Amino acid sequence: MAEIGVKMEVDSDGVAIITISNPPVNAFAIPSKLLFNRFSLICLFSPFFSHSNLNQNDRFLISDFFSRLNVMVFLIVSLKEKVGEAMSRDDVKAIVLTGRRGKFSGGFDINVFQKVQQTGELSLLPDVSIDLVLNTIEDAKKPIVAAIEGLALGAGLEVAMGCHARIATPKAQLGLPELSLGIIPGAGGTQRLPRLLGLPKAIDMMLTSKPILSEEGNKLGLIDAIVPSQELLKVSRQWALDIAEKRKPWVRSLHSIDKIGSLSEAHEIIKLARQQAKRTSPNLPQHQACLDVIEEGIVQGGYPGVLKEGKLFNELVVSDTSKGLVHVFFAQRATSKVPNVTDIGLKPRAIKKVAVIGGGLMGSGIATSLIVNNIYVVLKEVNSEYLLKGIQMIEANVRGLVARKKLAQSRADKALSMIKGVLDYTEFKDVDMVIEAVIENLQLKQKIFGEIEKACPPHCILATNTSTIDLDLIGEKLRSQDRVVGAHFFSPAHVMPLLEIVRSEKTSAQVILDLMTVGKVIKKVPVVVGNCTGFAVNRAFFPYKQSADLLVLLGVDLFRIDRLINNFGLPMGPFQLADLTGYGVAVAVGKIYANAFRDRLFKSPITDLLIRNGRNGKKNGKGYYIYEKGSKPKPDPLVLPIIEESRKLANLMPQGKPISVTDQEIVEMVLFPVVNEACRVLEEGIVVRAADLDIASVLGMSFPSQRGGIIFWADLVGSKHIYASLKKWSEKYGNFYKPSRFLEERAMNGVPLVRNLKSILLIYRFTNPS
Ligand SMILES: C[C@H](O)CC(=O)SCCNC(=O)CCNC(=O)[C@H](O)C(C)(C)COP(=O)(O)OP(=O)(O)OC[C@H]1O[C@@H](n2cnc3c(N)ncnc32)[C@H](O)[C@@H]1OP(=O)(O)O
Repeated sequence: MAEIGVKMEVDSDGVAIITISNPPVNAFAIPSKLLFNRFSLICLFSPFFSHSNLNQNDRFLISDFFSRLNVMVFLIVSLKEKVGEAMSRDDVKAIVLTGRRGKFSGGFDINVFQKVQQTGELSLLPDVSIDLVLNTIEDAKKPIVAAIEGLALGAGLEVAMGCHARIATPKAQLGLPELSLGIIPGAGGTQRLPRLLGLPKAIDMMLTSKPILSEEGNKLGLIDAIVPSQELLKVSRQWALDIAEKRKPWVRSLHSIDKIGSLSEAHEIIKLARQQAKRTSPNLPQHQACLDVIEEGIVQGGYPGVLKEGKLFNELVVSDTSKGLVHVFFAQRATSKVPNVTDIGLKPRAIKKVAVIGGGLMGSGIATSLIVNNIYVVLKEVNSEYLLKGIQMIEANVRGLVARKKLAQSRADKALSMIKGVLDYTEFKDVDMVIEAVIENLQLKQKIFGEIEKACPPHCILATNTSTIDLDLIGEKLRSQDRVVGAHFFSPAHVMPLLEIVRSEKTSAQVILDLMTVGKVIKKVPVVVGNCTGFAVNRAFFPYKQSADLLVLLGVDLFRIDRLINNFGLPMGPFQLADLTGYGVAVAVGKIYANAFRDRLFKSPITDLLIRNGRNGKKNGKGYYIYEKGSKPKPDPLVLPIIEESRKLANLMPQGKPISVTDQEIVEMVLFPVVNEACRVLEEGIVVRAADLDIASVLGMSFPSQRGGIIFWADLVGSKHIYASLKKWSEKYGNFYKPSRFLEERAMNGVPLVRNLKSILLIYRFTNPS
């Protein structure tokens, strides 16, 4: 069978097996209408432009688009045609619908949403809900059974729920993750899932976007039977015949009501879910929309529910929230494609044993990540007291994972047996990688690297967890600089998902690939970045606290700043974050930034004054906030006199009076300097693509994913506005705000920050031939 398409085979028992194939996840794609949109035309004609005008990324995008074009032409139309053919053939009594290569379907093709968002053309969205799931499948005159292997997600599960029964293999994933893309299920899922599972579980699955396994689905009524993979088709075809011959019920789930309960119960469940969603997802419109649609279906009936679902789906798919989340979906996956590393035929080597140097907060977090993912760890400290503390921290981390149900007790026990504490380098003789995680001191790191180069085998990767120091300096005195790499974890390292892999010009591709592989094994998202002070994330965010300090010194209330940044979507504002990280760290890295970025540094007296007043943030319970066990941090009024003293020292308030700024200006004055520095990161090629910085900002700084990451958000705001604002502030408040050359150039040319100028010119030339 062709790799992409829908195939039908009819056997002598009268069952037609219809198989969807669209690797890698059998996503449902759309019909040929897409051929005629403007974007496609540009791509169609682009080969006529000289290829030398295109960079590697442009060429990849165009060839990728052409390869996807086939898929778009075939899949949904083809599926409808095959079901239609089966209905009209006299030799077909019943149908089994399945997916190829061990997967039912990963849902609707998310690329299509991106096209809709880029072009604004809602007409690109096919009518999967009524035309395919309702009319073609659920209302079919012959029974259709879904044979589910591997996964049925999004439209995959929705199509399966339109079928008259569902048979699955063990451990198949079943879910409606649409809310994580800023939309709601759009092919009847909001109506059929509550009718098959009951309201509480269905709401929980949709609002959390978390899949369940087929075993649970079977217990709850979503799945009719679980069978081994090799029996899936046999059992499914018999089930389909049994329905056709009335030995088993013919269930049209949109019409079922027995699991819904009374109207008043349903209202109560939905009311509670609304309140919870308001608390947990205040900035996400899709949560309330999903509950509205579910309620409509319960009050008015399944069909009106499906209609409302379609209407709200179309509104949400073009919302900024969905644009941001869809961007994050693809950007996250793109990070695993690194030119000249992942595309040159290298194979990752096995990393079985890792040495971690330093058992402090970072080292113990890194060690925890490794052992809970089956990698042996040797933890080295300078004396037994520190070593014991490190091991105890690791034990506490593991206990915490068990308490939060992230790790089974049996796996926790095994993990703890995989760590060995040491005080010298003897055990380093057979390690595959070392991760140094000592304090940010160049001389110390250089000394350690000199020692480990001698103690470790020649294949061993020499990684540092520095967050700021130039890699070339750390490895300066080594013979094998190709093995030196940055493995920058974010605190707490066993929780935060980002791993910045820092490469110097000398780091070998093999070493980068190996570390990327380790990153995936320990369930991090590895993002490969270039070498500079602060690398990608800390570098881009180095002005973040400075701009907040500057605003405070201009007279703005610090707690107002934190509140607004929190409302914007970050989990906490810059001052609460400073409390959490500790002021000592801020002072140490502040010096490093001061050396590297002298021209654009804002030196605030606030942190030094706080330290002089015996404050060190959450660590000693005295920061901008009061920390009491069991309650949320509360603003500490005692910090205000220190702020007043800082204001006097800085003497920045015009005529000694606080400046007057709107809420929006405050958010912009804190975040535009970050965008400005991020532009320099792009210009210097520290990241392979702008989207990598987006993912790094989302996973490393908890920048709100619904805003798509720092660059994606900046492009939504517009480079012109950001440039004009920074320019205005730089004239008033100094060089800290001075727009970077990259930002200025983009703003002047009206070009988004994300785009490569050459590809923009290409599209511009085609769409404006004159
Ligand atoms: C109308 C409907 O209600 C709307 C919808 O159906 S919206 C879609 C709902 N479905 C989803 O959200 C599922 C999204 N996919 C996933 O969660 C995961 O990809 C998965 C669990 C299916 C597989 O995970 P995993 O094996 O780790 O592979 P992963 O790297 O994520 O994906 C493999 C490739 O498939 C692509 N892919 C996965 N699901 C896709 C989808 N629904 N559409 C388009 N591409 C998809 C990924 O982009 C990736 O492409 P790449 O190799 O070019 O980077």
